[in-house]
Order: sequence, then C-alpha cells, then structure tokens
Amino acid sequence: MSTLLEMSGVSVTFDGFKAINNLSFQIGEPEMRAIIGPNGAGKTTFMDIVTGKTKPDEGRVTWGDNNISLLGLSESQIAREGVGRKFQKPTVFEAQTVRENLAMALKNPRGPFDVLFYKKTKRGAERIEALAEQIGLSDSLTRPAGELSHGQKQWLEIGMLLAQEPRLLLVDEPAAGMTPAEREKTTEMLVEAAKTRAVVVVEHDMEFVRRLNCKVTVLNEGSVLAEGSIDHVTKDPQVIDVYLGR
Ligand SMILES: Nc1ncnc2c1ncn2[C@@H]1O[C@H](COP(=O)(O)OP(=O)(O)OP(=O)(O)O)[C@@H](O)[C@H]1O
Repeated sequence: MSTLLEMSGVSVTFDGFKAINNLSFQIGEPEMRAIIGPNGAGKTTFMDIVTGKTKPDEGRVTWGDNNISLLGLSESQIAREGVGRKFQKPTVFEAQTVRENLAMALKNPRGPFDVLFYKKTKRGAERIEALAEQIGLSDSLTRPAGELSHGQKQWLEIGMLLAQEPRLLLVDEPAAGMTPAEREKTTEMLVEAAKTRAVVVVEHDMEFVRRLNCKVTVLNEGSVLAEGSIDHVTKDPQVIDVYLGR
C-alpha cells in the first residue's frame, strides 16, 4: 500500500478559533479509513481541506505518485485529480432515471455533452449495468431517481461518484437515516469500493464503523487523538472521555 494523501502540520483558524490544529494524517491506496470524533472535532473541515474548499493557514497537503501539493489547486482541479466527495444529503437528479443519472456521471473521454454516447454504445451500457449491480440497483435502472428510498438515493450517488473512478472517495455520514438492512448493504458497497481506491468515511454510528473493519482515526479539537483498530481506539481512555463516554 503506497501513500496517496498526506497532510502534515495543517492548521486552519476561523475567527481566531483553531478548527484544525497541527493535523497530520496519511491515507494509503487502497485503504478504507473511518474518521470519528465529537461534534466540532474538525471532521468536516478536514474534508473541506482535502477537496480545496478551505485553504489551511499552515501545513502541507500532498497527493499522488509525485507528491504534488493540493494547496495550489482549485476545487475542480482537485476533483479532476481523483478526489470524490459524498455529502450527507443525497443529490441525484430526481426527474431522471437511475440509468440516466449513472450515464451523466460516467467519466466520458468524448466530453461532457455526450450522455447519449454512453446510453447507446455497448461499452457504456455495460459500464452502467456493472455500476448498478455494484450499488444494488440493477432492478431499478428505468425508475426515476425521485421514486427511490432515501437509502437507494444514497447508493445511486455513491454509484455516480464511482462512475468517475475517484482514487479517493470521501463519504460523510453514510449511515444517517438508513434502515439496518440498508446500512449493511452500504457497508458492503464501501468495503468493495475500498479494494481498489482509498475510501474515507466520517461516521458517528459506531456499529457501522465496526463493520467497516478498518483503521480508525479519532479527531478531537482539530488533531488526531488516537488511531488504530476499532478495539484499540474504543479502549483508549482519552477517546472514552471526549467521545464515547458522553
Ligand atoms: N466557516 C466557518 N467559520 C467559523 N467556524 C467554523 C467554520 N467551519 C467550521 N467552524 C468551526 O470549526 C470547528 C470544527 O467544525 P467541523 O464542522 O469541521 O467539525 P465536525 O467534526 O465535522 O463536527 P460535526 O460532527 O458536528 O459535523 C467547529 O467548532 C465549527 O464551529
């Protein structure tokens, strides 16, 4: 496993308040990583830094085989480098079918206007079917996305992100609002995705985190408080004190 993303000594201050405080963090490729921590620990800000939405005051953020700095890149350049982000609320095109949503999201070497190309060619159709299979929506390809359940919309959005073949997928609280069965399926989907890329999941649901069966980073007050297996971090007295014991 090689290092894909490295943050070192990163700090961000909002109105005099250090939301991220000398944070160092590494993620490998491929790797599944969970990030947990109390409200205000800096989890969202961390993702904002990776995607270029927030620029740190200090520190380095390097990426990829040539250790390029992400700090000089715009949000769209970072997305093109292969960073995908799934926000908590699903944002799919409700009036379009599942198939059309996936077709729109596919990385298209012929340019952004050629949705029909993907719908009509064999390769495009196969890719859509494979993605639908991966997200458990094979039977729903012709349904408008607006008709899907909350969990299914989340899966569709995960599929749309996977269509772009990100090297790093950031996922914010995927389990929120899902039924236990949907959560289980979501776990399987993310675990599968993390076999070929880096996936970083921010989640409060500890059962969900346990099932991801991966290294866990605990953030607190903008820094790493603990890191390791779920059993390691859940036994850590400091983690119990600031997060789990509450
Ligand atoms: N744009 C901003 N301006 C001012 N303060 C901010 C801004 N964004 C975040 N903060 C503050 O920075 C701290 C870290 O926030 P962040 O949203 O990253 O935490 P979090 O770990 O994602 O929390 P939660 O679990 O509640 O989502 C919080 O105290 C928050 O109020």
